[in-house]
Amino acid sequence: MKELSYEEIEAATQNFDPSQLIGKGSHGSVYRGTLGDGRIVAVKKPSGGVQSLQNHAKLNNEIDVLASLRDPPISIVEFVGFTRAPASCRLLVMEFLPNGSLHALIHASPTPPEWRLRGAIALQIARAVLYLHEASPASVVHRDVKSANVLLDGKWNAKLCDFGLAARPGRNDDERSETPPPPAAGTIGYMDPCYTEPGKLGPENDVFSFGVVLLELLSSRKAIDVERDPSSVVAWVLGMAAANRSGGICDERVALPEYMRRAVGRMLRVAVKCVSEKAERRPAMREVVGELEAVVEGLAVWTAWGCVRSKVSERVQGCVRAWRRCAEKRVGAAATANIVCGDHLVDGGDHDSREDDRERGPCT
Ligand SMILES: Nc1ncnc2c1ncn2[C@@H]1O[C@H](COP(=O)(O)OP(=O)(O)OP(=O)(O)O)[C@@H](O)[C@H]1O
Repeated sequence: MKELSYEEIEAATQNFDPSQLIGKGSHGSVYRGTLGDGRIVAVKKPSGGVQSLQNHAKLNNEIDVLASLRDPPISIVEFVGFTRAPASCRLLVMEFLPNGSLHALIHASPTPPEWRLRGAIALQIARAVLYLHEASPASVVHRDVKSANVLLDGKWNAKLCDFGLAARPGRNDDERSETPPPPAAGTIGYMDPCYTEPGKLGPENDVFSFGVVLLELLSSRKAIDVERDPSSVVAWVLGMAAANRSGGICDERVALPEYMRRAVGRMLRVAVKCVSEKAERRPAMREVVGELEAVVEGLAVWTAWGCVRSKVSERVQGCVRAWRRCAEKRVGAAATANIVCGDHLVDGGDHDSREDDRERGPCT
């Protein structure tokens, strides 16, 4: 575990200047900083106040869990290290993710994300959760998978963050361990309804929460929206599916071309399985990843095919236009030549010369 000097972090964050504050969560504040080597980082500091002990414990847990992960995938926020503040509390130093949260992208962005990006993000989060569930020496349950805890890097890659509630069920169930399982915790709207007591902690809790994130990605509805009836996205989607109205679930602000419907439908089926009320009906994350890989592949194949199709159609249209012009020229009307010439003058600035070449090609 890499320990950084507190002086370096103070310098990086300009002594935790308010101008460097990225945001405040319920347990702490996150500051932007620039390390001596030029790397831009995010530094999480626990809040004081009456819940100070609890906030410190949550951040310590986050540091310990992140530090324990061996070769994590890129879809888990990169752990840079930690530092020890004078009052002996530890601060987390991690990679800085400049493009905000998935929650903001889905619910607050003026341009809603297109389907291929939604599919890619879903797969990246699924891989992060799968990695945690299969982590060695003991599986990790994140316990707070939600769109606000998925942040986006400069290339819009999704990264799972906020490991403050993460726990290892195996370790705590071990009879030799004196540590009791932690009390059930999570976020309303995302929390598995079966996770009602400490002993019910397991990977299936994350599968449920991940299913809610998938439903948000598909519908752009919030997990809980008190201005709607029903307020829960899970209840709404299950109601729509039962009424045979699945077509109305997907975000209508973004065009869903015919050729993408199959892949998006597959994503919806995975989401519905993940939010099954009975935990034993939910798929394991390995199965979810397999399904989403097929979804992403399907979207990419179709996109590539769409590209080929539009290139062919562009080419055909260009040939038809050129053929028409050639025919007009052959008729020998000098006026026609002038109009063609005139077209070039009018459109001169933005005219695509490749298109000119294409259009002239067959004539020469
Ligand atoms: N690595 C990071 N890079 C950039 N911004 C980050 C990073 N980590 C957290 N943030 C942002 O800092 C703010 C506070 O994050 P934090 O994880 O403390 O709380 P939260 O997830 O908003 O809330 P809570 O802890 O209550 O769930 C949020 O706006 C979050 O998006």
